[in-house]
Parts: sequence; C-alpha cells; structure tokens
Amino acid sequence: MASSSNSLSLGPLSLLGGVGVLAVTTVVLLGSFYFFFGNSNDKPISGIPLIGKQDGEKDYTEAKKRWMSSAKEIVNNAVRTRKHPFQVFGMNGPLIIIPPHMTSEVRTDERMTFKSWLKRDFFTNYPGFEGFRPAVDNNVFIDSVRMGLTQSLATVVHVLAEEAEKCYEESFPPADDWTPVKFNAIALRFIARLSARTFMPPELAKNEDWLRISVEYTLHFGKGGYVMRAIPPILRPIVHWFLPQTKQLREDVETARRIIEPTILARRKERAADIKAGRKPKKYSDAFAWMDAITEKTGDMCDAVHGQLNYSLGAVHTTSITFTNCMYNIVGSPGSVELLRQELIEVLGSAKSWDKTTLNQLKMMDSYMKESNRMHPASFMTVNRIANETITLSDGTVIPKGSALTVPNTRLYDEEYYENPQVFNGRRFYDMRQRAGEESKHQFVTTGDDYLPFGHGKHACPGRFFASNEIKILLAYALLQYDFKFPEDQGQPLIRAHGLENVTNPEAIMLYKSRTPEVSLDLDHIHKGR
Ligand code: HEM
Repeated sequence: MASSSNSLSLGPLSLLGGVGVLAVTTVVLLGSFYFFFGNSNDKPISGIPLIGKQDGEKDYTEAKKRWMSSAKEIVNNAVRTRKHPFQVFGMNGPLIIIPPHMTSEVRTDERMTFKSWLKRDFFTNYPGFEGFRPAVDNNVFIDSVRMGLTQSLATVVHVLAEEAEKCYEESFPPADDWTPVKFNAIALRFIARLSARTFMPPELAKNEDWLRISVEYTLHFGKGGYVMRAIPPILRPIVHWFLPQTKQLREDVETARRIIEPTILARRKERAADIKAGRKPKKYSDAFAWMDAITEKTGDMCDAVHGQLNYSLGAVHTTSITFTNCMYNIVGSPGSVELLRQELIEVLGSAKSWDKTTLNQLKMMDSYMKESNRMHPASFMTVNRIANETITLSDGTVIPKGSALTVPNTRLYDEEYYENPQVFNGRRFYDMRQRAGEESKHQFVTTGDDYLPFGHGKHACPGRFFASNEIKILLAYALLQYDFKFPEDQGQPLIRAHGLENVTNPEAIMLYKSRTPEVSLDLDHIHKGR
C-alpha cells in the first residue's frame, strides 16, 4: 500500500498546469496551517486515562503503530485491570474503550450512533466512498436488510444451494489426488456469487465485472480509508482528488453505475408502462425491490447503485472471513470433519428440500460456526459509535461530543463466560444447548452482551441470518463432496489479528480431494432426469 508521503508525491500534479499549481499552493498553505495549529484528533480526550503510549514518546505515532499491530493484546490486558473507560490512540485519533460491563449503556443509547462512526471513519462525504452513504443518510438501506432480506430468507435457501453447487463445480474440479487451492480467494468469490444471486437480478448476478467490483470495492475502500486517515483532515478535501486509492474508488463507483443503471432504467420504464396499461407493476425480489419498498413507505430515497455497493460492503468480506476462519478451524481440529459429516448424512438423508427447517437441524454445524466466531470474530471491536452530544456515563465518565467509542469483544476470551476459552471446542455451544431451557439459546445468530461478533440489541447485524444460511450451505457442499487437509510444511493457517480484523494469510494453501457424498445434496431435485 502506498504510504501517505508517496500518495502526496506532486509529480502528477505538474501535468495539470494551472490547476495543479493552484492545488499544490493550497496544499502547502493548508499544510502549514495544520502544522502550526494541529487538529483536535491528535490530542487525547481530557479526563479519560490514555493507554498504549509509552513514557518519553513525543507524539502518538508509535502508539498508533502499536494499536495497528496489537490492538487485541492491548485491550485484553487493560480490560482485566480497569473498571472504567480508557482511551487508546487509533489511526483516526483517540478512541474510547468501554469496558464490557458497560456495553448496554453504549449500544442502546441513540445519542451515540454507528451512522456517525461510518461517516467519520469512512469519509462518506467524499466521491468514491458513496458505498457507505446509504447506511448513513437514512434508514432505507438498513431497513431493506431488516425487512426485505429477512423476509426473503425462506425462498432464498434453494437459490443459495443451487449457486453453491455451481461454485464448487467451478473451483474444485474432480481430483483423485490431493490438490492445492488458495481457499481465501475462493471463499470470497463464493460469497460474492451467493450474495449477488440474492441481492441482484439474475442477469446482473452473473456479470463478472459486478462480481469483481463486489469483492474489490471493499478492499479499495479499506485502502482509500487508510490513506485518507493518514492525511491531516484539513488537507483531505483537496488531496483526495489526486490519490490513486481514492481515484480507484471513484472508478469503481462509475463502473458499478455503468453495470446497474440500464436495469434500473428498464424497470422504471416497465413499471410506467404497466401502470399506464392498468396492470399491476411486476414484483421483483432483490435488493433494488427491497429498497424501493422502504422508499415507497417512508419517502426517503436511496441511490440504487450506492445501495448495492453498501450491500457488498456489509455482506461480502464479513461473511467470507467468517466462512474461511470456520473452514480452517473445522479442518484443523481432528475428528471435526467426520462429526459434521455424520450430522449432514442424518439431516440431509431425511430432508425434503433445502429450506429453513433443514438448516435449523444442523445444530452441530451451527455450534462449530459459533465457536469459530467466538475465537476468531471477523472484527474484534463490533459496537462502534460516535457521540453526537456530550454524554455522562453511569460511572461519571464524560464522553465529549464527537468522540469515537467502541466495545471490545473481550468476554469471548473470558473464563468467567467460557470454560477453557483459549481452546477451540467446536461442540461447545451444541453442549450448552443440551442444558434444560437452553435449547434455542447459543445459536450462531444469537447475540448477547457476552457475545458481540454481530453486536447486540436494536442495532445488531440484521444480515446475520442470511450469512448463517450461506455458510451452512457452503460447508455442507464442501464437507460431503471433498476431503481436506493442510500441507504438512504449512499446517493450519494462523488466524491473526490485523488491526481489528481476524484474518489469515491470503496465500495459505488447503489441499482437497474429491469424495462421493453418502447422501444427495440435490434436495430440490433440480437434476432429476439428468
Ligand atoms: C458473518 C457476517 C457478518 C458479520 C460478522 C457482521 C457484523 C456486523 C456488526 C458487528 C455490526 C454492527 C453492530 C453494532 O454496531 O451494534 C453489523 C451491522 C450491520 N450489518 Fe452485518 N455482519 C455480517 C453480515 C452482514 C450481511 C450479510 C448483511 C447484509 C447486507 C449485513 C448488514 C448489516 C447492517 C445493515 C448493519 C447495520 C445495523 C444497524 O445499524 O442497525 N451484515 N454487522
């Protein structure tokens, strides 16, 4: 990734003639202003203890680096000894960490919002970053996930199974010998395809340019955000026009618009013609239709292209990381593949179709997914907020207006909540569900103040039910159709904290070999007569 100093290289500006000279002059003037007057994001918040900065360090550069490389350790250690909120220096300035016992004060208080956090940390006012604008501007996008996606779950399971089968056919050709694959990239493509089949109309779900954008936009977004954060706020409004990373983001949005707009226009035309002819307008079931339904109800608007990009940002990488970590944890823990296969043979052997009931019966698989998410959640900090006004917490801590705050997932590794928390125990939650009265607790999608990978309460992730279905179907096809192992000289890929994310080396190899499933995966009989 280009450093901010590279990004600010003035070479290309010289090609811009007068405009370039003006831009350079402005940048230099603003830079001097920044240098002399600083910015409020470079100062700790008064009255809240600061950790992660060592004695003798003049500024916060080292504290920020430490945070990027070891956020999890810093917070885990601090939470053990501290009862009150403290602050660290993150890439975007001071960040208040709320100890887990105060979680509910933050997640239920509408004066602190996720929307403001997205707006500040992801630059949604800048061109190219529009992919998070729907989640910030109004509730059309979020409500479309809550209502449209959730209501379509029952019908979508069949589609996911059909697409999963095609995905494996494409990426895992029959193999009698152990064959290497880079699973991270494959998982991303699978999730992008399953998501597109659900969120997009069929003609666009197959569009390779869209599939590429739906994966790459998130990566470009991360890079664009990273570079922008390293630039003093006062310079951003100018510099962003010239950074290769933000230019890339603008190109992505333009490409997405080129792909999507013809379909939107055709739908509008068709609808107008239907209404004119006195016919009921045709009903669709995809994210465009879900967003339109909310717009019709509330009058709030959401740009269809930005909406689809927001679906990708929310759904693709989060689910892919969760699926990959789960797959690695299953393959890496002896006896697990056999145990899960046995459950699949029993459940699919008597199932009538790919539907909610079938997936709900996969309780051991659900437990493995939840345990993997406990040990390696896609992100370590999941309740992220900005205070929209000054707030005093119950312990007297004053959170000034504009401060960023977050709740760490430290209870996931706390012995008080989980026995032997450092050990992967795939059947942990299955066993917990056997306790009287706890049958429907401890599911992958269940949230709680001691289990925050999806947040908890009013703003808990509404896409988790869909993600759960995707992962279960992909695991079912994988475990019944193939054997897996890791190369001996590599072993199980380490799931490492990178900033706040738990990710694996994208170059990691997994080996697979074809096998004959004991039961048919074609539950919907789409291959009848083949
Ligand atoms: C395994 C995959 C996923 C993970 C780990 C995940 C995680 C999260 C987390 C941690 C939050 C923030 C909760 C909070 O602030 O309290 C969130 C919010 C959200 N997620 Fe997900 N998510 C996943 C999949 C999805 C999918 C597939 C969608 C569908 C588009 C989605 C849509 C959303 C939306 C709309 C919100 C905002 C909810 C609100 O503010 O009320 N997520 N997600």
